[in-house]
Amino acid sequence: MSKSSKAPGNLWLAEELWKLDAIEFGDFTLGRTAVHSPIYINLRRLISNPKALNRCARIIKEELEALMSMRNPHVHPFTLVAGVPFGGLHVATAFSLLANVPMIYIHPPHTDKADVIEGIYVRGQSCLIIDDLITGGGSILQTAATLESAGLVVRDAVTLIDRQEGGRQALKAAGINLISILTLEQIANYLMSAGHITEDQYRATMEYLASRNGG
Ligand SMILES: O=P(O)(O)OC[C@H]1O[C@H](OP(=O)(O)OP(=O)(O)O)[C@H](O)[C@@H]1O
Ligand SMILES: O=C(O)c1cc(=O)[nH]c(=O)[nH]1
Repeated sequence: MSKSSKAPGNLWLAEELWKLDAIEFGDFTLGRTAVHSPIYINLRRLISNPKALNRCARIIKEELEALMSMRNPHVHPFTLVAGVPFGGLHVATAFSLLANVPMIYIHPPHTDKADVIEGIYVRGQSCLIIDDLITGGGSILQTAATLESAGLVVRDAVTLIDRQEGGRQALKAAGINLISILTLEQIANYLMSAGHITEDQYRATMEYLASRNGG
């Protein structure tokens, strides 16, 4: 697919990440969950294209508005967003600016200010968590636990990508609904159909996903 061609709907994000060299193939052991993953996605590279980051914020806003306008709304009202450092901070900041919703964040674990919450909030406020990507869900669950112990209410979380490695189920078990813009499977299917990756890379990704049993 040429650099100027258009990918439909949210698959635009897959094409943009490809153009940003944010999708790598190899043998990656990542964070807390993914072991020997053939694919790695570095969403932090979105900061190099402000228009793309802004479009991500727009997609999230539209997705939330659509879910909220349903007869049985699939998203709870919120008056605060929390970005998960570091990858989720940029996405949450972009969304906060676009939607005019105040933001907070928690200093990451193992730092001088671990668990300190930056920004203004009051107990009882509802807070939407935003991260760039979910694998096993540990980062969002830890964020939710800290926010809840500060008196905030967390019902929903948004990620741009769900790697389908059990994160959605882990959040559900904790009473948190996950909204994701793209899954790893959708990305792999798009990259294959666009001719960006080889059949071997595609097959390795699909076999990895099947072995993770998370979907
Ligand atoms: O669902 P999980 O298993 O928790 O994995 C997903 C988390 O991993 C990545 O962050 P990372 O820990 O690499 O930190 P960073 O954003 O600061 O690079 C990503 O940004 C998520 O926060
Ligand atoms: O599991 C992770 O930590 C992880 C996976 C991935 O594809 N990209 C990333 O930034 N983190």
